[in-house]
Parts: sequence; structure tokens; C-alpha cells
Amino acid sequence: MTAPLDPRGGGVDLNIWLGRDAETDHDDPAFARLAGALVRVQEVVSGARPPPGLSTEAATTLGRVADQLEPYDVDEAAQVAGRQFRHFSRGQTLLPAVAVDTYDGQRVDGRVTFGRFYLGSNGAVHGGAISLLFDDLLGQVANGPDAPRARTAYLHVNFHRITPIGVELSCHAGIRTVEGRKVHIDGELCHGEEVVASAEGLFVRLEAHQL
Ligand SMILES: CCCCCCCCCCCCCCCC(=O)SCCNC(=O)CCNC(=O)[C@H](O)C(C)(C)COP(=O)(O)OP(=O)(O)OC[C@H]1O[C@@H](n2cnc3c(N)ncnc32)[C@H](O)[C@@H]1OP(=O)(O)O
Repeated sequence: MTAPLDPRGGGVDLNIWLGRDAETDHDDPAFARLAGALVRVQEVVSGARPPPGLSTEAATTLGRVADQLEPYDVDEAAQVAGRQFRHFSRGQTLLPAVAVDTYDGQRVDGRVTFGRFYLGSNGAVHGGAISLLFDDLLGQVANGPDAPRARTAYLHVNFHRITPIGVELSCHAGIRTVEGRKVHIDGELCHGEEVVASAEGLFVRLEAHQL
């Protein structure tokens, strides 16, 4: 693995896929910056109540940006969104940004702060966003370096407590068992010592014809 790149102080690479699938021809720092700017827009828009004139002006500006980018549409193989392995969330603007602290091939420990974009209501993170976090985190462990590629067969999420937005949480995922093609992985999301959500996922390793 390469040197840590986490500006928030994580101990290992930002993305545990970096060692396996760096896909250097997709590495695009300028695009990663664009994705980061979009994440900021998502966050700010989610929490803003601007005057109507400003909303109209901002909508026009964003429409202009979309018009500029639209001609550069590519197919999935050429897509760079989701493949920026040296950047938070891989340039996939849907994903909450996880800072990975430790990863040993079986287990990952990291930190995540859900911003306003992920608000469900009443200060609580949307349950779908928590499920998204688990699918991606457990999925990365299932698809670790040297492992065959696997897909989520099921993901069971328990919401034990309200998960607060704007607070740094710790997140964890580890392989429980591997039985043939079936990889069972457990995950936890914690606020301090308290487990606010937990997950249990089955990831099935793909056969050659499924890749
Ligand atoms: C653009 C950028 C790209 C960048 C790239 C890098 C990204 C790097 C990050 C990766 C992190 C993201 C990770 C997200 C991961 C997903 O979110 S993947 C998307 C969501 N999942 C899907 O779309 C999967 C859809 N389902 C399927 O494709 C198929 O059902 C599966 C899961 C492949 C299994 O089908 P199959 O291969 O035909 O398996 P099958 O023979 O039926 O079953 C095998 C065994 O599993 C069991 N099983 C299968 N399904 C189930 C079930 N639902 N419940 C219980 N048991 C089951 C069977 O009973 C069987 O058990 P045994 O009899 O062997 O004991």
C-alpha cells in the first residue's frame, strides 16, 4: 500500500481498494476536485434557506455547469466517478466520506461524519444513508486485496439509537466467516462507546461468468 493520504489523520490509505485496483488511468485529481465541490454544494444546499432570487440565480448557475459537462458523458468503463481511490468517497458523491484508520485485510476501522445532506429528520441521519455506509464499508472488506469480487446478497441493518448528524462517529466492519463463496461480514457504527447502528451482510463471491 502507498503512503497515507488522509488529511484528517487516518492511519492507512483513504480507500482500502487503493492497493488492489488503483486503475491509474482513471486517476483524475481535477475530477476529484470537481466531485469535492459538488459534495460541498450538496451539503450547503441541504442546510440553506436562501432568498428566492438567490435560489433562482444559483439554479441557473448550476444548470449552466451541467450544460458544460453534459457533452463529456462516457460509458461506465471510462467513467472516473467512483474510481478516485486517493480521495474521500472515490469521487462518488453519494457516499459519506470515511477516513480509514486501520485495515488488516479482515477488518476495517474508520471515522465518518454525516453532514446535513444525510439528514433524515429531527437531527437523525437518514436510515438509507446508514445502510449505504454499511453496504460500501462491508463491501470494501468483502472485496479486499487478493479476494475474488463479491456482491451484496443481503444487508440487514439494525438502528439501535438515533445517529446524530454533524458528529464524528466510528465505523467498523469485519469478516465473521467465509463458507465457500459466501462471506459473512458484520459492521457497527458507534457514537463514542454507544453502538447506534449495526449490520450483518452476506457477500457472495462471483463466478467467472458473473464478472
Ligand atoms: C464505477 C466505479 C467502480 C469502482 C469499483 C470499485 C469499488 C470498490 C468498492 C466496493 C464496495 C462497494 C460494495 C457494494 C456492493 C454492492 O452493493 S453490490 C450491489 C447490490 N447487490 C447486487 O446487485 C447483487 C444482486 N444479486 C446477485 O447478483 C446474485 O443474487 C448473487 C448475490 C451474485 C448470488 O447469486 P448466485 O451467484 O447465483 O448465487 P447462488 O448460487 O444463488 O447462491 C450462492 C450461495 O449464496 C446463498 N445466497 C445467495 N443469495 C442469498 C440471499 N439473499 N440470502 C441468503 N443466502 C443467499 C445461496 O443460498 C447459496 O448458498 P449455498 O447453497 O452455497 O450454501
